Amino acid sequence: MTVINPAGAHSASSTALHTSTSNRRIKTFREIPTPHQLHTELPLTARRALAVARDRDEIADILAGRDDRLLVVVGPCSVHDPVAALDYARQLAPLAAEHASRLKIVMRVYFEKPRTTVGWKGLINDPGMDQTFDVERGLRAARSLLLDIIDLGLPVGCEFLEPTSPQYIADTVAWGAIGARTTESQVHRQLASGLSMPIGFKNGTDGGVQVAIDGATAAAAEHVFFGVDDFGHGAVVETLGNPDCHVILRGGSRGPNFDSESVAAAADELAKAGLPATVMIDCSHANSGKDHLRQAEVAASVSEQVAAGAPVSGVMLESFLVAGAQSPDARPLTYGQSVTDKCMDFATTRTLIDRFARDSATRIAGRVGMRR
Ligand SMILES: O=C[C@H](O)[C@H](O)COP(=O)(O)O
Ligand SMILES: C=C(OP(=O)(O)O)C(=O)O
Repeated sequence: MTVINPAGAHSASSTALHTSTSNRRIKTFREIPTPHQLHTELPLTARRALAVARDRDEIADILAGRDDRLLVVVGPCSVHDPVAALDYARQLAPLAAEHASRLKIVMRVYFEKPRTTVGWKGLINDPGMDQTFDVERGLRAARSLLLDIIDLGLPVGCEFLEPTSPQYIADTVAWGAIGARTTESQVHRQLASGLSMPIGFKNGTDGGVQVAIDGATAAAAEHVFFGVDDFGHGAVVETLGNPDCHVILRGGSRGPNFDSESVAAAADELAKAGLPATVMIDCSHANSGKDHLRQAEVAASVSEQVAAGAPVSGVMLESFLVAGAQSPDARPLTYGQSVTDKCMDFATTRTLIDRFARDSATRIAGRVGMRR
């Protein structure tokens, strides 16, 4: 691995003499492969690209109301063990196929974790969860896993947190999120304006929904900003704008916002902003107080709203093989259990997905009846 010290000279170690006024607080720059190199090593292939393109179109149709199915983004809070994540995907894939006429199931495959203060920032940043920060290994592990999951027939959904990391993986992603801590960030809105898939903006951590509506509005516009191209060169990026952005209600410090009044209020505001008047509801995070048992109750209540015809185009569930969460420092780690927020186990998830499928079928039948 090449380490470049902040004074600009290549060195085998990170001990650098600070001889200038710049980079005084940078320990090292470590070179990593370019996006193009990683794409060449782990290609998407034409067959997978067709699947990603089809999935993105279907998701965009659901969000715009052209497809009556319910979008379900479900999976672990974070991926720390690609083997367990693939194991999870193998269990989810048959459910996705079984319910395909009523639900569009996307696996949540989150590699980048925004932290309230500090903490493990995800598989790409520190794949060993041991503060060795082998980002090159993390990027490779992330891309390999995404390709393996696509090969099971499942679309993947990621949060985009770093402005340059999407260049490495975004070609594989069918749906993306901008998180509550970054939804107001111009950098992330610009990023979303150039991403090729539908993007959900979470409401802010204080529960404010307008920042997410503003995020979706800003991302729909064209932007010009600083970035990095596929060959790792600094570049000015000019985007077309992303018309497939939407809002995710995740609750906030003032309480949950999955109830029908909050949903109706958000839909009204979206309509005023000229956006499709539907929301995705994140049943976890501040909607459940990060309690996986409460999350199942929230999901059941949201499913009832779906049956009643509420303007809910999608739901998000945090789910893994084993219920609850463990510390990322735990050794040995429990296989298939979250190292970030608490998740529901797979049996509970299956029950809820079956329920969402029933309630989505009820809503579809109602809409078909109304169109007659
Ligand atoms: O989804 C995960 C967490 O809610 C988010 O990354 C913030 O986590 P933290 O408050 O534990 O840092
Ligand atoms: C960090 C997440 O959510 P939020 O941005 O809503 O806190 C997440 O979905 O993993």
